[in-house]
This record gives sequence, C-alpha cells and structure tokens, in this order.
Amino acid sequence: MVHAVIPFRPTNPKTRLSCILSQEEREKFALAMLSDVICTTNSACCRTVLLCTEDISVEGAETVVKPLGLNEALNEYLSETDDSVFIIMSDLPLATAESVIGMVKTGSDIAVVPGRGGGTNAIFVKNPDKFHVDFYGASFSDHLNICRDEGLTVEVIDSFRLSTDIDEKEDLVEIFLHSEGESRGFLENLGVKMSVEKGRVGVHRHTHKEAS
Ligand SMILES: Nc1nc2c(ncn2[C@@H]2O[C@H](COP(=O)(O)OP(=O)(O)OP(=O)(O)O)[C@@H](O)[C@H]2O)c(=O)[nH]1
Ligand SMILES: C[C@H](OP(=O)(O)O)C(=O)O
Repeated sequence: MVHAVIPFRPTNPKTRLSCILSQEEREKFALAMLSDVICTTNSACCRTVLLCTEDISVEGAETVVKPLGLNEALNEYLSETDDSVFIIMSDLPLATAESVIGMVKTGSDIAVVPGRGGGTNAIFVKNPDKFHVDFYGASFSDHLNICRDEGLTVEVIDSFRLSTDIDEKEDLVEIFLHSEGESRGFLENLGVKMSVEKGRVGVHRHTHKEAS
C-alpha cells in the first residue's frame, strides 16, 4: 500500500498568514487544513502517515515523530522504507482523492506537482531507493534535477487542486471558491469572508488585531 506521508510542524506554522491570523489561530488553521488533507489521502486508499516534529495525535493518520527539519525528516523516512511514498504538504486543502489517485497511477518513477513560485507541493516516489527530497528555494527544479541525475523518469502533474497551496492571505480566496472542508469552516467561524473590491476578489476580516 502507498504511504501518504504528510510532513507537519504544528508550532507557529504559516507565519505568512500572520497579517490575518494570530499564532493560536494559525495553529488551529494548520490542523484544519491537515485534517482536509488526511481525509483526501484516506479516500485515495493510502496508508496516511503524519511525519511530525512533535508527538501529536490526529484522527485518520498514524504519527511518526521526527524532531527534524522538513528535508531531514523526509529523507530519513525515505531511507527507512521499501514501499512507494506519496509526499503531500499539509497546506493543500483543495486536494481531492481523484487528484491523488491520478498521481499514484503514474507510469513514471516519480510524479511531481509544482507549487507556484518555484516550490513543490506533492511528490510520488515509486521506489524510495534512489530519490531524496530537496525542499525550499526553487525546489521544483531541484527535484527534476535529482531525477535526471539518478536516471529516474518523471511525470510533471498539471493539477490546479494540487498546485494550490495556502501560504499567503490572497491564497485563502481559493478555499472559499473551491473547498467545502474543515479549513473553510474554520475561516468562516472566525469571520473571514470573501470580498470583491474594485473588481478583485480577496478576503477580509474585521475583528483581527494585527499580530505583533
Ligand atoms: N517534519 C517537518 N515538517 C515541516 C517543517 N517545517 C514545515 N513543515 C511542513 O512542511 C509543509 C510546508 O511548509 P510551509 O509551507 O513552508 O509551511 P510553514 O513553515 O508552516 O509556513 P511559513 O511559516 O509561512 O513558511 C507543511 O506541511 C509544514 O507543516 C519541519 O521542520 N519539519
Ligand atoms: C517547502 C517549500 O514550500 P513553499 O514555501 O514554496 O510553499 C517548497 O515547496 O520547497
């Protein structure tokens, strides 16, 4: 069975959302997005593993604790398994089971989903022997280079849902437009709303004091 591995750092996450959410709210929002992703990977019949910096318990996933950075934790995990691994970030609440199944069915050794701005949102690794991750910076091209250097075939997946990660305030619009999950409910309960001003779609919140 494919392991869906979700790396997760629960403390002070999503700092790029500090302009609209306090630290406590960002921690709860990160958990809500994680819950949406777990629901998706379980619906795609993966064995879902939370690769977490701390020992937390989350419904629908088994927790593997590694108090390590993103790359170090994932590369240690890859070196410890012979099974196929589907790495998916926890900030992809638009992901659907269909989009995940489309990836894990690839005929290539690796399937990769770029994020906007040079990042990588998900990677399917058929055989973890020869692959390692290199996140941060222009990680999408770094991952293609690793495949080339190791002689691995790669499919680049064109998926709006998997390419849409939630990093910045402007990204929250996508949740209101395209998701019905927990993360959307969480934002609605906080009073975050979609708005259209001067023809541009955005989000606003009246109650929040800017986090210091
Ligand atoms: N295991 C592990 N996962 C991490 C670590 N840092 C981030 N992650 C996870 O990696 C994924 C992508 O993280 P980012 O988009 O950089 O999220 P972030 O660090 O919470 O956000 P910013 O503070 O806005 O950069 C998310 O699933 C995070 O929970 C880490 O040190 N270890
Ligand atoms: C981890 C990083 O995520 P971003 O900060 O680009 O969302 C990446 O994809 O390399």
